[in-house]
Amino acid sequence: MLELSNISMHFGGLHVLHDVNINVPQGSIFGLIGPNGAGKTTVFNIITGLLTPNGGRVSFDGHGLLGLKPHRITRLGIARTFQNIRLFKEMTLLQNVVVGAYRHMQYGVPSLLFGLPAYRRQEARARERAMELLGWMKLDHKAHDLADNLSYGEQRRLELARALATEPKLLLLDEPVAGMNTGERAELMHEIQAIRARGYTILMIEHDMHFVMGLCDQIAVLNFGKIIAYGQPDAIRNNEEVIEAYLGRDDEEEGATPGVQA
Ligand SMILES: Nc1ncnc2c1ncn2[C@@H]1O[C@H](COP(=O)(O)OP(=O)(O)OP(=O)(O)O)[C@@H](O)[C@H]1O
Repeated sequence: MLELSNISMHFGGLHVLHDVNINVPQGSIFGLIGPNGAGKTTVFNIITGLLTPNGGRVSFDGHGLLGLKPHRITRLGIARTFQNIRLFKEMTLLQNVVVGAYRHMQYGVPSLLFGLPAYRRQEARARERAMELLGWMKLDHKAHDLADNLSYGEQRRLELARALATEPKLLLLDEPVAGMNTGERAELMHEIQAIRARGYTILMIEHDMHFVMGLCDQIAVLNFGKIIAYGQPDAIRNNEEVIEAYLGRDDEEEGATPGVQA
């Protein structure tokens, strides 16, 4: 469904991605992991059109993405959440999600200004869909609360509902459990499995190994801009190069733990 081929990227003299190849199959949950500064966010920024790589190709559902503006890429069916939560805190949960649905509403300025039936019908549909998505995220009972009043875990779930409102096929999640407590993490794992079961494809960046290993079908490990391992969680967990990248080169030290903890 999403294919990155030979992506390379540099910022001035800093070469941050070298020949990166990733293939995310439809219906899968794919994890992109690696130490801080490895280049993971840069990969997301390339997929979503915020950055243009210096070499390589990105294709999604048969469309080449390079050179397309971010809103065109959203329209093709790719949605994203961010490492730092970006919600409209002074708006209700429902309003936050309806904002995500606007790209599907096709009405002209006159209908907007004069409140014509076509506009009212589309808005009613968007609100209905938003309520459904809040239900998926177990937030429908708070639809009319302000986003500012939510707990951290709930804010992350609201972001997901808002991303889903753009009706994507592929969801990019940037550190979805960052800052969550154990209970919130377990709950989110469950929600993400439910989202996949509804037919969505998911690509996530995440540092929490328990979460990644428990959820992903396949994982790619980036280190200094290169893919050093690629495969199923078990193979990644026991990969020497991955263990070294995460634990440093002092694995002969007393007390060093073999394997990536999950
Ligand atoms: N716009 C930019 N200009 C210059 N350097 C950049 C830019 N964006 C990222 N970098 C550099 O590229 C490298 C990769 O950054 P990136 O944010 O992709 O890493 P990451 O794997 O997402 O890290 P983290 O886990 O800390 O978010 C880093 O060295 C970073 O400083």
